[in-house]
Amino acid sequence: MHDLQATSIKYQRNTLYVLDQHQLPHVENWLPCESVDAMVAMIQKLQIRGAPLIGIGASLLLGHLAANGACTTTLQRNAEVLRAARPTAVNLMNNMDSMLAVLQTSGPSALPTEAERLFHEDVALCNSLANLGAELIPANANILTHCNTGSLATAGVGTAIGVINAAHQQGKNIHVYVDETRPLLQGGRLTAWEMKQLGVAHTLICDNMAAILMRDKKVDCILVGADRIAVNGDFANKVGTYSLAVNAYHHNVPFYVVAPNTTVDIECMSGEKIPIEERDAAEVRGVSGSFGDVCWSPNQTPVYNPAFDVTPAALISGWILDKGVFNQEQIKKGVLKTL
Ligand SMILES: CSC[C@@H](O)[C@@H](O)C(=O)COP(=O)(O)O
Repeated sequence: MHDLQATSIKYQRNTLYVLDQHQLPHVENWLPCESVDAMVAMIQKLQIRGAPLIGIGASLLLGHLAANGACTTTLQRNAEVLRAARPTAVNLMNNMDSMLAVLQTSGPSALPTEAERLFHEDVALCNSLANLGAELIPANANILTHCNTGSLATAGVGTAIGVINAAHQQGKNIHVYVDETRPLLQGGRLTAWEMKQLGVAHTLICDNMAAILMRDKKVDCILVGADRIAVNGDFANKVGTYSLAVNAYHHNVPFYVVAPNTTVDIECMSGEKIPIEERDAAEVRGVSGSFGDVCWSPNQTPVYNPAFDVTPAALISGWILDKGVFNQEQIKKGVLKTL
């Protein structure tokens, strides 16, 4: 397979490496990934994360295993195991289905090329949606975002952060409110790090501060990513997104979801059909990362920890995809089925 380099995944001299996002931003540690078990563990621990990137990571690993002699039966089994590593982000399933289809028609030798194609496709899709989305961002805008949707979550410039970066590059003098994104702090750790790298003016807030910023007219629009978009426009994203959408609707703040077409699930008719991952109680009882493990709750405190929530289409101002920006009318007419 050819060498590849993105912000948080790379392929060099026949080895796949993942930038350990669990340790960011204080430690930048590249982990080699040689096996399906290792990739599944990294996906589940969120060392590699973000809907597009987990699909790309799983595809590159399959391509690598095929390039190193794995047979069709093993690769089929591997793809099924990787496909089930996390349940909500449909990019993982879509990418594994592409790899399996190529395996079926052309055999193992075609998988490295397909994995590379998916990597380059994600870069191109991010560029396209970033440019389309930036047209919607007014000069001097205050943008609020949730979770992390940048180059750490994709092979390219990102989705919501891709739009933010494009608007910044166009000299629009934007400022970003970064939701810290409890419980795993993808905003406080990863988006804050990316904003700094990109040179975008930003302010970190706790998630529960977003409503007062909207009330005080300090937010011009909200941009978030997605892990799965249903055909009717409902979408799943990092838990807390729904709460932002309700607040945005109440305060009349434009609320956009930004994603590549690989995040659309054409088999899924509406949001209630999207499977939502529930995660370990320890993530809510405390926090862990490069700074160590902290538990501030009593040890056995009962916890509810859904990793994602579903935002209904009715609360969304626009769907920014690589093929265009769509409104409520177009979504109701079923445009997502035709992408
Ligand atoms: C371009 S990334 C879009 C989504 O995957 C992102 O917003 C998100 O919810 C990521 O969740 P995570 O649990 O960190 O993988």
